[in-house]
Amino acid sequence: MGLLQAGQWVDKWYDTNKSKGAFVREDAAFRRWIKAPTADEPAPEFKAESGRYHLYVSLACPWAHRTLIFRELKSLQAHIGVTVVEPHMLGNGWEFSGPKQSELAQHIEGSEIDRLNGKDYLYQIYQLAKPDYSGRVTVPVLWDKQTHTIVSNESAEIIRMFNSAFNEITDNGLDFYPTSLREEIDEINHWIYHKINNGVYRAGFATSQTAYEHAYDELFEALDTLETRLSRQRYLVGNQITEADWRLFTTLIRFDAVYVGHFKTNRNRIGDMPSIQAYLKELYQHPGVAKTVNFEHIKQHYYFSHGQINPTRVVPKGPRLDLDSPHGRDELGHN
Ligand SMILES: N[C@@H](CCC(=O)N[C@@H](CS)C(=O)NCC(=O)O)C(=O)O
Repeated sequence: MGLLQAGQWVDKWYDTNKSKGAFVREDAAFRRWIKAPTADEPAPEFKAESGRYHLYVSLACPWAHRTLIFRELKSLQAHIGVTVVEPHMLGNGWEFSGPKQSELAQHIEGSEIDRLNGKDYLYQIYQLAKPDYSGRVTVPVLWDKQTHTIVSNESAEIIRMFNSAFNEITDNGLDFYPTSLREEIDEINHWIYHKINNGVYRAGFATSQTAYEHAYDELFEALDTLETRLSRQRYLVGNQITEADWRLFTTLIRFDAVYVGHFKTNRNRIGDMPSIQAYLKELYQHPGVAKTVNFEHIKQHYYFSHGQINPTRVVPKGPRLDLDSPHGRDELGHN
């Protein structure tokens, strides 16, 4: 684990000293947008085109997972390529498969070599895009093959691009961020991001008891609120699946397998919260979604990579999860 400082790789863990043991996530650095050409802007810098863009992802990472789900839901598989990094993130950060893997790192099935740029480590992709880049080297990365740069490394914005920019190309007009619901979606996203998506990390990466307990309390208070809400309504916003549901899903699906143990978010499992569990199963069973979930990558990444939290790097065999049985949410209605 490390970061780039003025283009040089430095192997360093998160610094929580300045924040009294609390984990503070850095903002993503590449924030450009792919757009469909319009009458007003017929030639956008990053124009939506088939085959031009490529995703670098980890199957372990909840943020990268969002982009893979949107690639499926929006029929982008034939238009946007994907390279999957190895789940073990060690001294060189995220790395591709191949002979240059770091000491200790094992090849886990489903990871790939970098056929597109021929690199060994993800930080080298950042160096290609910006030779003097300073900051963390994170997944997902949306790469432009035409201008050889990173368009975006912010999952929240990549899924918005996928939601609408390629509609003409794919003929898939499904809208997970409809204009009429935007305000409500933004509001719930903001709350879920802080308390739940990033909340599990704030608990898991805390280096003081106070910071951990604060994150833990906020997380379970939020989950209790959601349990009540989802006992009455099928989805987070309105009566249809929106972006907000998919953003929550990628945290919930990792919860019982990893966060309960590794991040110590162990008041209870999601499996003990009947409405959230049924909601999670429904989203998991949504066409195209289950194949984006890889528990081997998820468990290998967290338990093996974070030596500060799990120094033995022993990866648990369990748990057994029940995600395929009927979800029973149909009586809550559909749009
Ligand atoms: N804001 C980013 C966050 C991405 C992120 O933090 N990804 C993690 C993996 S789950 C990562 O690559 N961490 C490496 C690091 O922080 O050095 C997004 O949502 O795209």
